[in-house]
Amino acid sequence: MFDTGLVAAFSHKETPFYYYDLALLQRTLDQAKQAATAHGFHVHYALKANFNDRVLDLIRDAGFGADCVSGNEVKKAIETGFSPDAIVFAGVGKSDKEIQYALDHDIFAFNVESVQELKVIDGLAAVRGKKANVALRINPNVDAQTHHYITTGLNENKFGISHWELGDAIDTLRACQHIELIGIHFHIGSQITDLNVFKSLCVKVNELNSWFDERGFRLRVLNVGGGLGVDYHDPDANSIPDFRSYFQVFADFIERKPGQEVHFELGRALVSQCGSLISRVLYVKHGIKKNFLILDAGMTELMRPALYQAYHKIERLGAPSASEAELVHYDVVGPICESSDCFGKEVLLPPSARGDLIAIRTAGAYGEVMASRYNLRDEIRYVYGERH
Ligand SMILES: Cc1ncc(COP(=O)(O)O)c(C=O)c1O
Ligand SMILES: N[C@@H](CCCC[NH3+])C(=O)O
Repeated sequence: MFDTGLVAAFSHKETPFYYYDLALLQRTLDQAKQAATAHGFHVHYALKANFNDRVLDLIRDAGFGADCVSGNEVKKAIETGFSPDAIVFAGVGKSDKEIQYALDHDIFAFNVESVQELKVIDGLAAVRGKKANVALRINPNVDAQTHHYITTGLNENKFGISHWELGDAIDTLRACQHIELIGIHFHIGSQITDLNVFKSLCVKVNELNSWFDERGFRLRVLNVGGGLGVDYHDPDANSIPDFRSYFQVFADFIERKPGQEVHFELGRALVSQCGSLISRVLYVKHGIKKNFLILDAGMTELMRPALYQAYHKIERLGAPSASEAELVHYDVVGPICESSDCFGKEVLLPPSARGDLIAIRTAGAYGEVMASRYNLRDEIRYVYGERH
């Protein structure tokens, strides 16, 4: 990914910064779009993964809709030029102000996460003389087999409506004049790498689709959320996820009734591999039985390792190729006053020195968007590799 020209260009830049390879992003979007369109599927991009302006411009131009989790994300999607009728709004705690904003801009649908929220949307729509489209986010109790913190579809999770509340939900839907049920929505977790998990989800979707049908609700939309994982260990070999196999699972296992649409909300799979965090070695420290590479980037720029003990591949850029015997183990850490500010322990790298450039790969999703100013850090910068 980083040819010598690019590394030479980086060497003049102030670090740390996010580097986005827009050509790779474009190829990823093209493949995803093609694979989804082959089955007539609709994809809403989950803005929470990355709402960098240039990234969003490409995603909008590629014809994706937007999946938002806050009023500000809805606003960002609208300001970026996503069509309101391709914007969905999920979130377990939507405030009245956020709902009002979305109603005023006639978004496609609210993915509603509780019976109480249905009533609030109905009331706010009534004041405006509008009818809001809603999809019920249902917690299907399917184990995503991913990190505990990014599992969202188990009974113990706060997300969605549980099956024992569905009777109450349909009574509420029947009583409310200003909401219209258009579909059901699911999102069971993120960084899912075993496609069998999605087969289990399809079984639940089919059961619930029939359940609603039997009660006189003909659903237009089956929204299965996002969650497709990426390869953090080998980002060059697998720079584009296998979208064809992913969508094929849903094509094979979802039992669509006539006229029904299948919607997706991909985030990570679309933007992870195009982004890297580029940093410099500030200091090399030799501790007891340990070497530390202290970088000028930390958990404030990329929080995933500190938060989830997530693995990200770490590379030294521009290093002459070293034999295995020459490689050195380093704990690669940041400058923040937290011991969890560590990008990787015992990472094997060529011998490194102050000023060397380090790339932390697969950082395009949930990287820049989760950056913080803790320790009053500078705002994060970025550099774009242009489309070819
Ligand atoms: C409701 C919803 N949809 C979509 C996504 C995007 O997930 P991912 O980035 O794993 O595709 C998320 C985040 O996990 C989410 O909460
Ligand atoms: N922020 C998480 C994903 C959360 C997805 C949002 N529901 C990550 O970095 O993996």
